[in-house]
Amino acid sequence: MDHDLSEVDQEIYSCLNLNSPQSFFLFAGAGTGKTRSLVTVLKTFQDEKAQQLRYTGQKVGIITFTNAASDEIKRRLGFDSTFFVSTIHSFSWELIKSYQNDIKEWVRINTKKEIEELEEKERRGRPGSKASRDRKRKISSKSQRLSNIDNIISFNYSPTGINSGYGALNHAEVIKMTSDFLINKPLLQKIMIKRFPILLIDESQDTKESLIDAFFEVENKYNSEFSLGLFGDTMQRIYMDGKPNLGEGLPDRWAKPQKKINYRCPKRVIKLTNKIRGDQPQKAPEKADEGTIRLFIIDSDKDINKSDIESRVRSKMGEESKDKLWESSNNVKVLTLEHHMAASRSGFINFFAPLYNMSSDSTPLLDGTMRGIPFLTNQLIPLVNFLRNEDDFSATRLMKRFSPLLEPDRLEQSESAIKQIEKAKEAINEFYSLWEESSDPKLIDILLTIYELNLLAIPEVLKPIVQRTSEDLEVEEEGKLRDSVIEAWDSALESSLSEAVKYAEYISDESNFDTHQGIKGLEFPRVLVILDDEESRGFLFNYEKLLGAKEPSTTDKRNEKNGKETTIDRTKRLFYVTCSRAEESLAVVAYTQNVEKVKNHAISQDWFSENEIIILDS
Ligand SMILES: Nc1ncnc2c1ncn2[C@@H]1O[C@H](COP(=O)(O)OP(=O)(O)OP(=O)(O)O)[C@@H](O)[C@H]1O
Repeated sequence: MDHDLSEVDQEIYSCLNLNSPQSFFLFAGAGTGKTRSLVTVLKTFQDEKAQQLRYTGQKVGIITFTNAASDEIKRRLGFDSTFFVSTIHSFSWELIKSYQNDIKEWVRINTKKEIEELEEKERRGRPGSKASRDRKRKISSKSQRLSNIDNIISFNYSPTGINSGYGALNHAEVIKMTSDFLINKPLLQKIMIKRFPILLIDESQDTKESLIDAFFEVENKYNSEFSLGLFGDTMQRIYMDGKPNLGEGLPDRWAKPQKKINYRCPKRVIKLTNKIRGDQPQKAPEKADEGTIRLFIIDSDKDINKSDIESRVRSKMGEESKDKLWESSNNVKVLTLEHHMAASRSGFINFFAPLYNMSSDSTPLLDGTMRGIPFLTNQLIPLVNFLRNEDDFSATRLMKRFSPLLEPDRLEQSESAIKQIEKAKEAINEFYSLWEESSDPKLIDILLTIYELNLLAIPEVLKPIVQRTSEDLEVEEEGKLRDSVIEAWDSALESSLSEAVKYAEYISDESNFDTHQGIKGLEFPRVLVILDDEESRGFLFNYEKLLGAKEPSTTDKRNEKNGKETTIDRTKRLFYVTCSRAEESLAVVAYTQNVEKVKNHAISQDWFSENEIIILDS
């Protein structure tokens, strides 16, 4: 099959020669078709060379940044098992999982080291402080893991975080272990290149530095048998653990194909993104549209209603771009800096914030695998929806699948199955009467009712809450026995069901909100980027500094002087990623304490012209 390879694709394809492989580095700006090249070249490989790999039981390894990106590539390659497409965590685990003894020793040494470091901090820290108490708890749980290590039969890892117990490895451990093993175990290096003679990494600017270094080391040693292909863009590095300046000092034997045309964005957006990045200017295809960009500036010191402002922005954008679709929120992708901001704008912050703050690893909450969440998203929310829509058939099917009242054993034991079914119906009616009292009941009231009626099985993590007696409540009021997970759920369950529904939409990508970091590789016709330092809690990014409203700090100045990365550099890259998602038109909304400075800066940087800037009053 002829896949009509472009010159660049041809250059990449010739690197994937199994008899004489060559490594390559394809780093180019947003929208230049890097991912498209990856898929096109792999499809050609599938037609022409995959058979050769199948004979030897080898595979092409393809590492993507997200599960969604993996799924998309798998789909486009027709789920062909010659291609092992996965995220870096799953790929790493695949490499090391059979080395159980080595894993055990690594965990033993690493846990000892972590305990020693914590103890050292404890010696230097202030006794009795919150940090010290947290440290002590960590030392105790790590010591427990250490003392149990010889009883662990097998270590396991789940990319969705649903494994638990002493043998469960977390994401960071798997990555760290893989880079250590790859550097120190020549046998693993050999096994990797035999299993995966070709390894391609998309978005490699954000792949953990230690792993990239390990892959480079393997490539250096085995370059006549192994092809390492890196796709990415240094300007789109948005996580702190990616390798800065990736690609500098690569050996001459690496191919370095170039891409300069941005096929995604309209001309005006390309002009803006070229100005933001300052290097490697991109061109638009001749027939590209002009497109519309606008900068809306809002004084954040005034008493403002942000959702009102943002709906005014959409309606103004509709006029300016002559595109009515801006007026309906479903047709606009709103990009906020943090999930926290998205939650507050989409109206599910009361449910989200306590669970988000509970742990430093937010992945399970964001992919819906956190304990307790699947119960809400797979059972409670669909059941209420079915009842609302009077869809008895689906409600009954869900009850049959999940309700203890309709368990087969119970139906057999009960004198009459019909009676038991009647009982379930009554329970459902009673449950649904909650909505007569309030149009949007609190989650805790819903759960208590479910528990009382035995309508659905309450998940373990929520049981301590619904099983509380009045005595337990008294103990808790005295402030004793707090547990961070229960405390977080206690607070989240005080919110209403509609908040949980909005959260469920957000994590299943049905919401029109996303974060600046979460949209790597994606594209949308109408993009609304929100720059708002007030609501962003991190110190890594600062839009006020990028937009000239705030002076760089002494640290920023020192870093700049020493050639180190500054907050402004990081924020600029994030700004570049967000703006370059727009396929038709782009609205940037800046909340600032200094409207005039932001306006002047945007003009002096040649990002926006005066007539593209709109100052919105409160
Ligand atoms: N040669 C081409 N002809 C027409 N359209 C193209 C071509 N290359 C890419 N595109 C389109 O341009 C858009 C951007 O492509 P792609 O996502 O592959 O770019 P990318 O370089 O991976 O972008 P980013 O770095 O922003 O993630 C997609 O809609 C893609 O279909």
